[in-house]
Amino acid sequence: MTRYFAFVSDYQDQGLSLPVRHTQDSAGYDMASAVRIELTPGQTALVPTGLKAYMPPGEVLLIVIRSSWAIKKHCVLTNQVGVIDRDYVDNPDNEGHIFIPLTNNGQEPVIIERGDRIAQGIFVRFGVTDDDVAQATRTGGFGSTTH
Ligand SMILES: O=c1ccn([C@H]2C[C@H](O)[C@@H](COP(=O)(O)OP(=O)(O)OP(=O)(O)O)O2)c(=O)[nH]1
Ligand SMILES: [Mg+2]
Repeated sequence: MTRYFAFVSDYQDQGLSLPVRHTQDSAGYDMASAVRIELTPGQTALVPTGLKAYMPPGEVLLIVIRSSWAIKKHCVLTNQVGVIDRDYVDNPDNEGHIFIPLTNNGQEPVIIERGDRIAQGIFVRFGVTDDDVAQATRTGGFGSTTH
């Protein structure tokens, strides 16, 4: 298999479910919070999913909010769209653990229950320039590339 989700070691055997699409033509794999979190108005949290993702060369996993969470709960992805690089998986820093930065833009506290599907992941192909020479390997996420 070349494109699949798995759990990072700290979240295996915890009764969490791997992301699935909910209809035969849905683009997104719904991704759930692995823990219970309360967000006060204006608060941001890095929501752990317990997940990592494998994908073929030339693909990226884009993370976007589920529109129901944006509309009903006034929550947004702090980074608008999450970019999960293929080389993030099994990196030495955190095994490629996917986090969802979530901000409560509403006026009321929001409770995210363990298992709440707050976002969705979409595998897409991307291009690189003809003169691209990137060769470095990834060591982590969230600012890990220093040059
Ligand atoms: O919503 C997100 C966004 C990113 N990541 C992880 C996966 C991604 O491969 C890595 C780096 O993301 P990005 O390139 O957006 O962050 P950066 O600030 O450029 O960090 P780096 O220098 O590590 O690339 O962080 C997440 O887990 N969730
Ligand atoms: Mg980056």
